Amino acid sequence: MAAGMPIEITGLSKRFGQVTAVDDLSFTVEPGRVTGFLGPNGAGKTTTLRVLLDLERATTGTATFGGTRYRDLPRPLETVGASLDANFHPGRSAKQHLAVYATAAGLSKSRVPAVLETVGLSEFAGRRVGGFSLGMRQRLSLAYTLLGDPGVLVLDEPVNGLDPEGIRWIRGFLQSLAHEGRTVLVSSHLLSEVQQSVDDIVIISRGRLVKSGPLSSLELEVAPRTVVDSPDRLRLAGALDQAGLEYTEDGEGFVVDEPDPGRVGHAAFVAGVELSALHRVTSGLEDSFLSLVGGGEQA
Ligand SMILES: Nc1ncnc2c1ncn2[C@@H]1O[C@H](COP(=O)(O)OP(=O)(O)OP(=O)(O)O)[C@@H](O)[C@H]1O
Repeated sequence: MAAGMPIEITGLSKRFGQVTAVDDLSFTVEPGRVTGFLGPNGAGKTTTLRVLLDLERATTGTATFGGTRYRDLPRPLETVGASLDANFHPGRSAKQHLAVYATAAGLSKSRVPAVLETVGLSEFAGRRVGGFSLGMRQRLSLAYTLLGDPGVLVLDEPVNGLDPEGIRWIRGFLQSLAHEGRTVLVSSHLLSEVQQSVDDIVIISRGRLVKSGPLSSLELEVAPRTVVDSPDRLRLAGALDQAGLEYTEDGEGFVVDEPDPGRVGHAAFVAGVELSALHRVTSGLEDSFLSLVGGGEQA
């Protein structure tokens, strides 16, 4: 296996005519970890990956593997495995696809059985791909990326369309690749799809970096709030107003922009209002993600 090396994106911009698909983007992806490359549809993920893999020219900036551009890598297919643009011929078997690709790419065909085994397709090796489910096609795409035994994997939406068993499988698969010291970059437009699989996140929106770091850092993005309720909501609202606390009303009661339930309870106590609920709420990862990217698609 080739050594894992960092992916370094520095001041990268890509314009298509009037459209700025990627806008002064910088981030680093470390070896030995699985990194989720996240953003809504149209955020610029695929364009970034295409520039990284030399399928598009950057307008400005650089995208490298340990300081070397893809086109300057001495043995690119044994350094980087990428799952962009996999096309399958329905009449060919999984084994034939991999053998044809290995020959065309100058890689040894001897790894074909091993990569089929790794992605769990050994028993379907001789079957025509035309009859494959989406999940099996995803596994075959992953098999391609492993043929050169690369230290870096760049996977575009590998979880898209997988069933829960496929998602469980890919989680273990990605983690085992990272534990071997490989650099694993996985794009997705849904945090929920990859949040069990990734160690780090890079979030982009409208071509710009919104956040990068450990997945756990996302939890701190949206400040905790307090939920409070009373049999007499009208008086509770008055008590909150009196204390100068901001709130919104929902099915559970009032959601107060105050992390300390003690302060909210005190406001109710001072006004003599009985409470039926009082607790702190932290938002989930998905809420943090949506609040960072603005919640919508940008295509
Ligand atoms: N070849 C192209 N010519 C013109 N505009 C393009 C081209 N490729 C991408 N774009 C535009 O660049 C923006 C970013 O697209 P990109 O495909 O990189 O986003 P994405 O985050 O990968 O989204 P998706 O998950 O939907 O593929 C979009 O507005 C898209 O329409």
